[in-house]
Amino acid sequence: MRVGFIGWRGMVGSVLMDRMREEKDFSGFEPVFFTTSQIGQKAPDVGIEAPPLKDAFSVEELKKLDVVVTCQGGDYTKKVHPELRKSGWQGYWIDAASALRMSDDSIIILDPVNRQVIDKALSSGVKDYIGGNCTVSLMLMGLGGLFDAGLVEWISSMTYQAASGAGAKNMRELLSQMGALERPVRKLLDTPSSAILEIDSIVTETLNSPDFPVSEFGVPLAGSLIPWIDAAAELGQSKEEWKGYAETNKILDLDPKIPVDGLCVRVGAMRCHSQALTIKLTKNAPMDEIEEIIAGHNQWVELVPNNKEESMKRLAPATVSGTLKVPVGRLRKMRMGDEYLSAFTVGDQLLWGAAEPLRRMLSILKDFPA
Ligand SMILES: NC(=O)C1=CN([C@@H]2O[C@H](COP(=O)(O)OP(=O)(O)OC[C@H]3O[C@@H](n4cnc5c(N)ncnc54)[C@H](OP(=O)(O)O)[C@@H]3O)[C@@H](O)[C@H]2O)C=CC1
Ligand SMILES: N[C@@H](CC(=O)OP(=O)(O)O)C(=O)O
Repeated sequence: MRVGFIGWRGMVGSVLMDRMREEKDFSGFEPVFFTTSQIGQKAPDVGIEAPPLKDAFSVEELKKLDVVVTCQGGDYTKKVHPELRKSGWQGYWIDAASALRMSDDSIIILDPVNRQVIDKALSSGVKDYIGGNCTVSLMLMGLGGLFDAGLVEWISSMTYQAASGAGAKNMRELLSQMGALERPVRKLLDTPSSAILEIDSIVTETLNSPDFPVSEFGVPLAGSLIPWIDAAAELGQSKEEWKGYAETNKILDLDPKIPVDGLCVRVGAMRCHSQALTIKLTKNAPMDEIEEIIAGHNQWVELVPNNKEESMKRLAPATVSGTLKVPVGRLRKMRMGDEYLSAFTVGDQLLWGAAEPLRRMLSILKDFPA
């Protein structure tokens, strides 16, 4: 099996490469690395020989592959995928970008949640396997058990999304903004007797200064938040909010569809998305049963008891960052009634939200009879 990697040196691609090295995935196939800008340069060290970097726009080279794994982005997918398919290529296309997600010919991959949907698609000859939106994937990794048990009538998700979801440059800008806020008040912070309102007034002035670094986000994120992610969609939703309904229902292949809606907000976390969820249950299930169902869904979910100490420690982007853990906590019935459940979950959006489902899909393909 010849597997081509495109976008491997970008942020999502680097996380994918790291995970594949860590899991010793580079075996049982021949890797070929591509680039849109560094043709002929050395391939990355993955423990086995690979030829120099090939042109990611060359349909002739791509046609020689059995599998394409791309983290290059939607523009690349929109340009190359149709050309490659038009050339008669019958290989598997595994993609992190959203471009093909809602296509009738694709499956959204999140195998701990929808392995049956993936297996059925493989048997029926589907060739395009696309990673889901990070927010949706992380919500389903946390609450997949409730969906499987038929306990979700509708779900509303209020998100706290990390800078990484907007890209590498945005992560850098968040840190630059933090530095720009701290610098002018450093001396005052070092003086315990200084007045907090003076510090606050300098910070507010800095946030609104034309010199404040906002070229990526457009507005301050550090010391602030952004209640809109991505373009506008229908019903006054942002596209990120629209994906909640569209992708959840496609991933789980639900009929009838389950309403999913909410508000997506960018906050100053680095790479973990968090979500506060209100779940309308289909019945008044007891809490111990709910906890068992959530915890038993997959090996990465961690149930966090609903107390202050453990919630603060374990339901935090700072704790979860760089891990595959998906803690779920703040679980309780709400004042609205016994069928209303509250939950809070956190997950690394570069792992389960981007690279990990692709890595796992490639492993599934390695075991799938040719
Ligand atoms: N960021 C995210 O959270 C998520 C992103 N995605 C999808 O993945 C796509 C890629 O995202 P992301 O990884 O953040 O994009 P990056 O901007 O980090 O990387 C994209 C490409 O930019 C090129 N590049 C140019 N300069 C550099 C450099 N200095 N370092 C590394 N790469 C460089 C590389 O291509 P080349 O080698 O060809 O020059 C690379 O593959 C997105 O467009 C999106 O579709 C999906 C889920 C989540
Ligand atoms: N839109 C997500 C990141 C992302 O890349 O999403 P998608 O894969 O659906 O385009 C965020 O900003 O947090």
